[in-house]
Amino acid sequence: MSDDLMRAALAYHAEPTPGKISVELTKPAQTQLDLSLAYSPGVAEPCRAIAADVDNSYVYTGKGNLVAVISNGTAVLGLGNLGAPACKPVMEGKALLFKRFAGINSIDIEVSTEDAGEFIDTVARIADTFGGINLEDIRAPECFEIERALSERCNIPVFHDDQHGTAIVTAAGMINALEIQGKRLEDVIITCLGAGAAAIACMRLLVSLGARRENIFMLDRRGVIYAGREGVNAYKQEFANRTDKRSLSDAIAGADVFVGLSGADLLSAEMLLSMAPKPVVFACSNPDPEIKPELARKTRSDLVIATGRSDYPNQVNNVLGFPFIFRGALDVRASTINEEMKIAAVHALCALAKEPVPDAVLQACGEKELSFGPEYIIPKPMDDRLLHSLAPAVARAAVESGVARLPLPVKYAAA
Ligand SMILES: NC(=O)C1=CN([C@@H]2O[C@H](COP(=O)(O)OP(=O)(O)OC[C@H]3O[C@@H](n4cnc5c(N)ncnc54)[C@H](OP(=O)(O)O)[C@@H]3O)[C@@H](O)[C@H]2O)C=CC1
Ligand SMILES: CC(=O)C(=O)O
Ligand SMILES: [Mg+2]
Repeated sequence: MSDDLMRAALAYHAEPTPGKISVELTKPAQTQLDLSLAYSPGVAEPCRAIAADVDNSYVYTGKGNLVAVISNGTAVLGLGNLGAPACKPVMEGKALLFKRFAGINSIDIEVSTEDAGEFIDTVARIADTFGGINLEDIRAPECFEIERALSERCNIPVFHDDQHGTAIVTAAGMINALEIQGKRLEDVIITCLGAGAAAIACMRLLVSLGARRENIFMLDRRGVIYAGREGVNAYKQEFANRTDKRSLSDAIAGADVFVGLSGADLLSAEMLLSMAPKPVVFACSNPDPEIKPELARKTRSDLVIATGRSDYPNQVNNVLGFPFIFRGALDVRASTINEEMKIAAVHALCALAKEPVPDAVLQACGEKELSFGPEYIIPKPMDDRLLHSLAPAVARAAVESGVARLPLPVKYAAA
């Protein structure tokens, strides 16, 4: 990041009002009558109605359009364990994105504990306040147990964005990038650097879409995760491969695909050169990718490259998923976000990337032209068609898979 951008980022967060979100009123509160409705005595009536039937929370409070973004700050972007207070800007950022892109009210909650049990108890006790819970930047392997336990204890959708949001967007980008490179998911050799929340979920989803587990080589800080390696947790074990490869240099040689969900500058030009012809490189670590796109492009011209950042082409980032997925889920009051809903989001994203790009999107991105190809494999976050294609697809999948508690809204019937 340049010094100018760093200064601008601090000023953006500090001025004119510290932070990025605020609360607004949805009802008049000017007169004595307004207050007697909003507060005492009028407020007693909705309280009694909810005590009689808890579903009335959706009628008389903002619960149904309110998502909590909750973290303990143990895996803040690719910056590591910065702790709860330091992750607040990212969590406020996710809340901003919920509102900006999907009209969902969102509040960030930072929980100061690294203990999974304490975290689960804390979140479970406040869950009834919200229509959904978006878990964010919680490190593996604890994140898996946290999400499982909370999904069981809460009857609202609990979604770990770094797992599923990332996996959905990565899968959509990958399907399109491979099509452009003339390759099939079923055939490609994939090197995945990182074996945490995002990496495990991305590889699981790619496998469920057709990638072959034996073609995936996953690495953590200690190198390739191979069958028989000591000290490998159960989640990494799912991707333990029978192989003699041990280092990233070993694993990347001849690979068709690199997926980086690890840390900055870990993929060298030499490694990139050793990949198969027409490679796909997703260097998705934030804020700094596994290889800088400038270096990657200088090194070889036959690649499709994506990063997680807004300032390069092909932003493979969960911002393209979670706002719209929650919109669809909330609109049919889904009890969970299941595999059918995730796959529907993948296909909607793939399809939208092939549609002509409206002028408003070009203007927002400062581009003259964008069309499906190596520099445009996935829609831009500024594209308001994301809302109109992903949310209905997800809502419909929820209804069809039996997890919706409301029928498909009329506004989605034709979408
Ligand atoms: N573009 C996007 O939308 C998203 C990008 N990400 C990025 O993915 C990365 C991981 O996030 P997340 O999965 O949530 O975090 P986790 O803490 O759950 O996982 C981090 C993983 O990266 C591995 N890793 C870290 N440094 C290295 C290294 N030097 N060499 C090899 N492996 C390394 C860790 O290895 P070990 O297991 O040995 O500790 C671990 O497996 C971050 O950079 C984050 O910004 C995450 C979500 C969304
Ligand atoms: C984008 C995101 O969620 C991350 O890098 O953690
Ligand atoms: Mg994250």
